[in-house]
Amino acid sequence: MSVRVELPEQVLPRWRRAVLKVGSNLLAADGGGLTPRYAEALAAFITASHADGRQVVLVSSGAVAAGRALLRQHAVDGGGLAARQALAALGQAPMIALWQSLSARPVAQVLLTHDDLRNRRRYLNARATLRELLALNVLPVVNENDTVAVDELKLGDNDNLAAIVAALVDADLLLIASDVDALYSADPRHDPAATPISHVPVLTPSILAMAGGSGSVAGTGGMRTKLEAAAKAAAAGIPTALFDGRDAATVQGLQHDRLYGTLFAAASSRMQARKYWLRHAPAAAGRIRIDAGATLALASGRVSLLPGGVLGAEGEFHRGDLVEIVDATGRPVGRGLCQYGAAEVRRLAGRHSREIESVLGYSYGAEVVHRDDLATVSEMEATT
Ligand SMILES: Nc1ncnc2c1ncn2[C@@H]1O[C@H](COP(=O)(O)OP(=O)(O)O)[C@@H](O)[C@H]1O
Ligand SMILES: N[C@@H](CCC(=O)OP(=O)(O)O)C(=O)O
Repeated sequence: MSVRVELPEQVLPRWRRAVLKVGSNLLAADGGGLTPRYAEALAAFITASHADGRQVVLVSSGAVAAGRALLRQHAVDGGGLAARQALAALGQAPMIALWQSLSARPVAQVLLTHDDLRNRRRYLNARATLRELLALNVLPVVNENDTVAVDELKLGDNDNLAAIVAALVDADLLLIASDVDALYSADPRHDPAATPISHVPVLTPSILAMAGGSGSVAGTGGMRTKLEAAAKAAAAGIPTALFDGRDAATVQGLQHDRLYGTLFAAASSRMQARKYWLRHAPAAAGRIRIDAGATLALASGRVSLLPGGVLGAEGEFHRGDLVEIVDATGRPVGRGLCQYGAAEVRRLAGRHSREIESVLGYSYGAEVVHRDDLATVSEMEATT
């Protein structure tokens, strides 16, 4: 891009877990095959963050671009969905190999479709897998599963996928590395007078109207999908930082929490966003009755509901459903997303977490309701 204006230095919000989205243009520069040219500095940032005790989930594009470059000598109809899917299948492995060549830690490939993220059970399974990968100190590299996604199941762009993954893994920052250094007042390719915007406190309709489409063959969504992603993240309580992934000094600055780019503020804290959702989400599908000890423990707002404190379950709810939690007398204690279905909860009532596997023959984890998915009555009263 010819326009380059000095951006003010900003401080990144405090973060411990981030999702970093890297677009095709950074990995397949100039419309060619994959190149480590810009990926190297981004991988170094991930490594340094990890050394600082932080976790990064990478959402990487580049499969289609890599596939297209591999078949350059053959005629490929790159426009149709099936051709795009074939190119993605071809390029997925080289894209992962590129990141593996730049990372001392093992790299894990995670392919997701829109359907996986809409389906309650698969959403929870994807979340459990990503949490486990992070606990294993592996670098998860997420991409859309283009091969199986038909049009209506496609997210279509990795900007939105990255925002959903950020909420999925409970990240506290979304980082979007692109080939443009900021959001501009208009598409800088078409409007030389466009000016950069370094801070967006609220994504208003006039800000959304600034976005144009992608500037290249490799890129998909342009600024529009980046703003959609920032809006999704903001609603989940996660701020977004957009920056130029080609600029070594900018990428290096991130290691020291310095941002040269655009910072989109979160609409509320992650905790508030989650509690707000739990309070206002559609009525629970059932109730879990808990004993006095668990009622007292849950009131602290810091613990999960374990099977040992469960007295019983009413209604027919499934794994992932929102349930009411009530005390022995039926008084509301809170609401939360249940890791087990009603029949499973009834079988686990009063048992120790370590018995889950022997009782059910499998386990979705030690918690019946994880503390991240739980809002107590007093927390819900504190949200508007
Ligand atoms: N208002 C805007 N501000 C900045 N860039 C914009 C704007 N509108 C459109 N763009 C274009 O969006 C492009 C980045 O999106 P895209 O090509 O999809 O890249 P990526 O591969 O990083 O997702 C920029 O190169 C720029 O040409
Ligand atoms: N899943 C596709 C990427 C789609 C996409 O959003 O691309 P981009 O706009 O470059 O982030 C691929 O790996 O090629």
